[in-house]
Amino acid sequence: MNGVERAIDIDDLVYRYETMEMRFSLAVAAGAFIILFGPSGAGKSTLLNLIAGFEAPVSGRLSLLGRDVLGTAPAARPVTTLFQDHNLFPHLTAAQNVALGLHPGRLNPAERAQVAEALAHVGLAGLEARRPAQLSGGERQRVALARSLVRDRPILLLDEPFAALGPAQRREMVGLVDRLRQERGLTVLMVSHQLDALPGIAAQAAFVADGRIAATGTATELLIHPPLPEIADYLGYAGPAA
Ligand SMILES: Nc1ncnc2c1ncn2[C@@H]1O[C@H](COP(=O)(O)OP(=O)(O)OP(=O)(O)O)[C@@H](O)[C@H]1O
Repeated sequence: MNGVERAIDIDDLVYRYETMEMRFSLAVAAGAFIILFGPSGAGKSTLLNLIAGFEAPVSGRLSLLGRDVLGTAPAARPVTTLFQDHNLFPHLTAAQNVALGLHPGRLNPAERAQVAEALAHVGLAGLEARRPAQLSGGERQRVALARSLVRDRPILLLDEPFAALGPAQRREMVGLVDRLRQERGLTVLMVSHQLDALPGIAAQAAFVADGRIAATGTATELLIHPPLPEIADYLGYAGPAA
């Protein structure tokens, strides 16, 4: 993989909080869908926050699409983040919530078309005028996803966005994200505890433990034949891994 083909290149990125130290190295190819999994408190959200620029490392390198972004403000990074808590405004319609992904002002006709297209893309055509309370949990997450899409950033970070949904809806949403990845050429990094929701799409996975990327591989390799006892423990498999 050369520098241009890498969407995310993290080299010995050190983050400290009080006495705790995390140290990450990870390379993600452009267009990949990579799942981050691992025990609670291992540092998965911290890693996403470092990439997005919401947390600052003390040392190391972070390049996004071949460009060093460590001095770059979050809004100027080629990244958008979708959290479990979707933060929709309850008094605004689905379309108005999505529009906020563009800017808080009045939209011009081209921007209005962009909002409508994003809502249609996530399967919400016809529900543009609904407020969050008039939508299901899954539909609300679709609105939040549409808001991320209008930001039109090539790297999509997902922090357990579908954790509150049931297994079928979760699978549907992961499938939707994967379709959008293919259509728009996105690179997707998703933190998830619900590995049952992963269809065959998650080509890559990374196991995060104790502030480190402890293992990387295909999801199948890591989940079916865990290379570390810690992964087997996390998955709740009987007996230690070979
Ligand atoms: N800025 C901060 N403020 C408070 N705690 C922090 C901060 N940065 C990191 N931590 C601590 O770092 C540890 C890792 O947190 P993080 O949320 O990254 O883990 P996680 O793997 O995402 O966990 P979970 O699966 O439970 O969401 C936690 O113990 C957290 O309290």
